Amino acid sequence: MAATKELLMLENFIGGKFLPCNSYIDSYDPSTGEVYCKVPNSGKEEIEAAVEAAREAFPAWSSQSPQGRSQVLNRIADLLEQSLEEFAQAESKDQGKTLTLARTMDIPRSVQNFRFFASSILHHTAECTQMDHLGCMHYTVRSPVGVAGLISPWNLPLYLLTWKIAPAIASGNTVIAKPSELTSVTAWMMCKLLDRAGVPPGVVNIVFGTGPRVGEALVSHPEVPLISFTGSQPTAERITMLSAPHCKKLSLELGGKNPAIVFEDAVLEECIPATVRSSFANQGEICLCTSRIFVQNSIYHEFVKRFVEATRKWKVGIPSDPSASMGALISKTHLEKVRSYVKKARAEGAQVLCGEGVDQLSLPPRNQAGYFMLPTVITDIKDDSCCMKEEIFGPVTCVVPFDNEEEVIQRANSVKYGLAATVWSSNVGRVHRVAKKLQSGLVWTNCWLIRELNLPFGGMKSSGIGREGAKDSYDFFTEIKTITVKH
Ligand SMILES: NC(=O)c1ccc[n+]([C@@H]2O[C@H](COP(=O)([O-])OP(=O)(O)OC[C@H]3O[C@@H](n4cnc5c(N)ncnc54)[C@H](O)[C@@H]3O)[C@@H](O)[C@H]2O)c1
Ligand SMILES: N/C(=C/C=C\C=O)C(=O)O
Repeated sequence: MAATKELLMLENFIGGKFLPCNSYIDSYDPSTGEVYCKVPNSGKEEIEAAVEAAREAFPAWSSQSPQGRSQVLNRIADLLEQSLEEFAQAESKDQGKTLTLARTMDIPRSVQNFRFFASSILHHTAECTQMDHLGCMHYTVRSPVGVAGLISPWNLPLYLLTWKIAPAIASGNTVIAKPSELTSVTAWMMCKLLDRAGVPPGVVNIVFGTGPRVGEALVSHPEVPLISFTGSQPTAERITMLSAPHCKKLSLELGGKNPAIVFEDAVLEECIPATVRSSFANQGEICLCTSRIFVQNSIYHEFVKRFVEATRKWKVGIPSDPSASMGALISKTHLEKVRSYVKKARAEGAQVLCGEGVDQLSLPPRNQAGYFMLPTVITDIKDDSCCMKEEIFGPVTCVVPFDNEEEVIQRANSVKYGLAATVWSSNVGRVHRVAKKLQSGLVWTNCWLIRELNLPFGGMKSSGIGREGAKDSYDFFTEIKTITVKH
C-alpha cells in the first residue's frame, strides 16, 4: 500500500502480488463527502493478467482435496476474525454504515462465509442408480468449472464478496473478483491475509475498477466460463448480453421491492421494531429491506402511529457514534436519487409522516457534506406509484392499508421483483398459507433476516436467476457429469 497526500492507494492483487495501476478512481468517505482513497481504474490489460494467473493456478488448486481446501478457508476465517476491528473500521468508513453494524454483521458474516463453506464442501454427496437387467450402473461426479468471475455490490462489500469467493475456491475454482469501485478497501485488505492463510498465488485475484471498463472486460473474457453477479437489474441485463456469445454460466442476485404484510393478529410489540429495522438497517441499502408495508385496516392507524414513533427513534449519526442506528448513504448521487423518490411521492399527493423534509437532521460541522438522510415513512400512496413499484434502495418505506388476505397477496405480488417478504400474524395456518402464495424467493414470518446458509438464497422474477447456499453455490461453481458403467 502506498500513501499519497494521506490518501489510501489501493493496488490490484494478481498472481499473489500487489500491482499498481496506471490510473485511479477517487473513493469517498460517505460520512464527510471527502476523497480519502484511490481505487485502481483497471481495464482489459489487468483482466488478461488476472486470467493468466488464475489459469496457471487452477490445475494445482482444483486437484487439492476438499479437506486441503477446507483448511485454507478456515485459516482465512481465523485471520479475518483476528483483524475484525480493523476490517469493521475500514468497512464503516468506506461504505458509510455504522461501525456497530460493521462489527456485528458485515465482518462476522464474512468470517462465517469462509467457515461455512469450509465445512459444507466436506459433506456433498453424489447420485447413483442401477440397471441390473442391463448390467449397468450410473453415477454423477462434479468438478470445478475453472476461472470464476465474481462481481459484487457496494452495500455489504466484504460480506457479499466473501459469499462468492468462499464457495468458488472451496469447490476448486480459481477466481477473479471485482468489488464495487465505491467500496474496495476491505477486499484489498483481505488480499493481505491470503498468503498467510496458505492461498497459493493466482487462486484469488482481485481487480478493482468500474463496471463498464474492467467489469465488462471480465464478463466478456472467453476464458472465464462463469460469472456470479450481485447488483442491479440493469447491470445484469448488460452482463447477460455480453456473456451470451460465450454461453457462460450465470448467477444473478438482483434487487427487490420487499413487502411486509401485517395482519390484525400480529404482535405489534415485536412487529414494529423488527419492521423499523428491516426498513432502515444499513440505511435501507440491503436488497432484503422492507420498502412496502401492508397493514390490515383494523390496526392501520395504530400501526402507523407507533411505527412513526419508533422510526423517529432510529437515530441517524456519524458512523462511529455507538448510539447511531444508521449512517450515511453510499454516495451523493445515490442520496439524490433516494431523495427524488420522496419528492415524487409528495408531488403525487402522498403524505410524508417523518424524515426527509419533515424532521431536522443535526450533524457535526465536518459531516455536513456527508450523504445523510433521515428514515422516511410515506403513507396515502397508490400501488401504481413509482415509490411502490421501483427499488429505492434507501431509508424510505411506504405504509398502506389492506382489507383481506386475498387482496394483500395480489397487491404484494404486483411488482416485477420477487426477492424477500415478511408476514406478521399469530395464526400459524395463515403464515404458512400466505408465505406459499407470495412471489418471493425468501419469506420470513414473524421475524426478519434470520439467515440459514444451508438453504437456497435468491429471488424470482426480476430479482435474479439462480440461488446461493451450501448446495446451490456448490452446484453453480461445479459442472456435473453422469457416468454409466456396464459391468
Ligand atoms: N440479491 C442480492 O443478494 C443483492 C445484494 C446486494 C445488492 N443487490 C442489488 O444491487 C443493487 C445495488 O448495488 P450496486 O449499485 O453496486 O449495483 P450495480 O449493478 O451498479 O453494481 C454492482 C457491481 O456490478 C459492477 N458493474 C456495474 N456495471 C457493470 C457492467 N456493465 N459490467 C460488469 N459489471 C458492472 C459494479 O462495478 C459493481 O461491482 C441494488 O439493486 C440491490 O438490490 C442485490
Ligand atoms: N446474499 C445475501 C444477501 C444479503 C443482503 C443483500 O443486500 C445473504 O445474506 O447471504
